[in-house]
Amino acid sequence: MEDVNLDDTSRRKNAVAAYVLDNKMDNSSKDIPLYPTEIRKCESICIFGTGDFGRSFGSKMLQCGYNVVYGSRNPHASNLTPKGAKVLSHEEAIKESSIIILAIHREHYDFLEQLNSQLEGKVLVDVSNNLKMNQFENSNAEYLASLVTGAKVVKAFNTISAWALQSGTLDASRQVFVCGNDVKSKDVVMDIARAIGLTPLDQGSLLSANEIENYPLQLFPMWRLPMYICTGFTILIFLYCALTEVIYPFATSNENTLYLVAISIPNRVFPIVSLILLALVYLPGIIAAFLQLYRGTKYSRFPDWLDKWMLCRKQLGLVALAYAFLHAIYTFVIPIRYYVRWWSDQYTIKQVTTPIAFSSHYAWLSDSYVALGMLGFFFYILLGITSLPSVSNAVNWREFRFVQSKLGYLTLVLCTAHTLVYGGDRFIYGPFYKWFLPPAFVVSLIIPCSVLVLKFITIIPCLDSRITKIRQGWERNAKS
Ligand SMILES: Cc1cc2nc3c(=O)[nH]c(=O)nc-3n(C[C@H](O)[C@H](O)[C@H](O)COP(=O)(O)OP(=O)(O)OC[C@H]3O[C@@H](n4cnc5c(N)ncnc54)[C@H](O)[C@@H]3O)c2cc1C
Ligand SMILES: NC(=O)C1=CN([C@@H]2O[C@H](COP(=O)(O)OP(=O)(O)OC[C@H]3O[C@@H](n4cnc5c(N)ncnc54)[C@H](OP(=O)(O)O)[C@@H]3O)[C@@H](O)[C@H]2O)C=CC1
Ligand code: HEM
Ligand SMILES: [Fe+3]
Repeated sequence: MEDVNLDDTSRRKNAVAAYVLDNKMDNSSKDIPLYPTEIRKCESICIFGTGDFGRSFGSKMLQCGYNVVYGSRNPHASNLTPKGAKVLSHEEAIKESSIIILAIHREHYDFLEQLNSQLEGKVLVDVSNNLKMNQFENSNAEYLASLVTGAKVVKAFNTISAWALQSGTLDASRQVFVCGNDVKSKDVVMDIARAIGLTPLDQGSLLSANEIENYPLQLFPMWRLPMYICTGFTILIFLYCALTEVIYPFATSNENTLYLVAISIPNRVFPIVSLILLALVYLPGIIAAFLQLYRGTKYSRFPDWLDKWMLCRKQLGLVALAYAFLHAIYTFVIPIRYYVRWWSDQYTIKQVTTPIAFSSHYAWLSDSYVALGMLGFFFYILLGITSLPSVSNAVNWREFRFVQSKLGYLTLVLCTAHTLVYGGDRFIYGPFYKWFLPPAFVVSLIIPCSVLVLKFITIIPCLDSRITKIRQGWERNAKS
């Protein structure tokens, strides 16, 4: 009976029953294995190819209690195979197991055609990768299935490196993407993945093999867009600050302030870009809300650009946090800088000759903007901590959303307030406007303030209730 739709426990019961039948045991005997791993221990796994991957995978399987038999072109030559594993010719090795792991490169698959009849009904696991994306017209797994038509081809383990298997450093690549046209064969392979401590993710039919084979060839796919945005803003803001802080004094009063490029200007660029990126993390959620309001439903797809933006908010947020860290470090070194000490000495001397009365207004301004910065930074770090997989896996989605969305907006409010108060009366103080250009911090406030205003509009009760209804599935033109 196909146990395709059974849950794990019943599948396990079936596996035990099958074991009892196969081994002609009576039901009462005590050594019926309680758990299919016992059954699996009697299973042999056949591995074609005694190369890097074949050997690492084989030794891992042996550690997990499987019998391992290799199929090799030169069974007597391969002395590097793990102890306890048998090495036979391909023909003999096939007889020993119903599961064959193909640790061979695609360009060597052709010999399998002669083994077609022996491979009939066997589970053939394709672990291969290519050197570049979409290297061949069809995926290696589909090519294999066309060569060995009788076997049940499953794609798996290609994202696991031989080194990680050998050294046990599986952290980075614990996920195993599995696909195949035969559900039971996929289940068997996913069980093997679990047995060696990996996390199998069912990706459906063999049609997904191409995507799975491309996966290990991508380089930080989710980080690319955030890095481009961050680099773009960094260059823009740097040039803006260089124009107003270095070129302007040089052009107007022949003053050389190039030294500002070392710390002063970076300590404008980092916080400003961080603030803008933080705002860009929350902007797509608002655009989504207005789109859902306008469409009167949540069931139509977002435009691709918005979907992409939504999906890379985590990376955008983490880059913004990194810049905020740099700003904090650059800020803490301000007092030890010669340029700052020189100015404060001048200020002290001036105090002697023309004392300036203490101003509680400025005391208020300077302490409050620094305090707001530190509070903003505190919540920023909290957001970063909750995005660590070990932490985000430990909270439920409501807790996660509370931190990421609610506290996320609080972070944005605090950091924007920090910049507004830092600006203080600089907003209206003429000398800060060089060539009529506003100071950089004014530029930095455009996106965050717009996001906060838009967010404020969406939480107005009449709109908020409408958005909530839509997100709970209400539709303006519900299909009757
Ligand atoms: C330091 C830092 C770390 C971060 N780490 C993470 C992280 O680990 N994971 C993460 O996801 N974000 C992370 N973010 C980004 C951000 O905090 C979250 O995405 C946050 O949930 C955004 O909240 P929001 O209210 O803008 O939108 P959301 O609460 O995500 O969405 C608002 C509404 O839009 C709709 N919506 C959202 N996404 C979709 C979608 N794809 N399709 C259809 N409707 C949708 C929903 O109806 C939702 O109610 C991080 C940000 C920072 C600064
Ligand atoms: N190395 C890794 O980290 C990873 C590798 N992979 C995939 O695993 C597969 C094997 O990779 P890897 O072990 O590194 O490669 P190797 O070149 O180290 O080993 C491949 C093995 O294939 C066998 N072989 C070579 N040529 C032929 C042939 N003409 N006919 C039959 N068998 C042949 C050989 O075994 P023998 O001499 O015993 O016959 C050889 O040892 C590849 O598809 C690769 O993409 C996937 C993920 C990670
Ligand atoms: C530890 C926390 C923080 C402290 C102590 C702090 C302190 C300061 C100080 C002293 C300045 C003035 C710098 C100067 O005049 O050279 C400043 C400016 C600024 N800070 Fe922060 N800050 C902190 C966190 C943040 C965070 C988290 C953000 C937002 C992402 C931020 C955004 C800004 C911005 C945009 C400016 C104006 C930059 C400029 O135009 O010169 N700060 N901060
Ligand atoms: Fe080879």
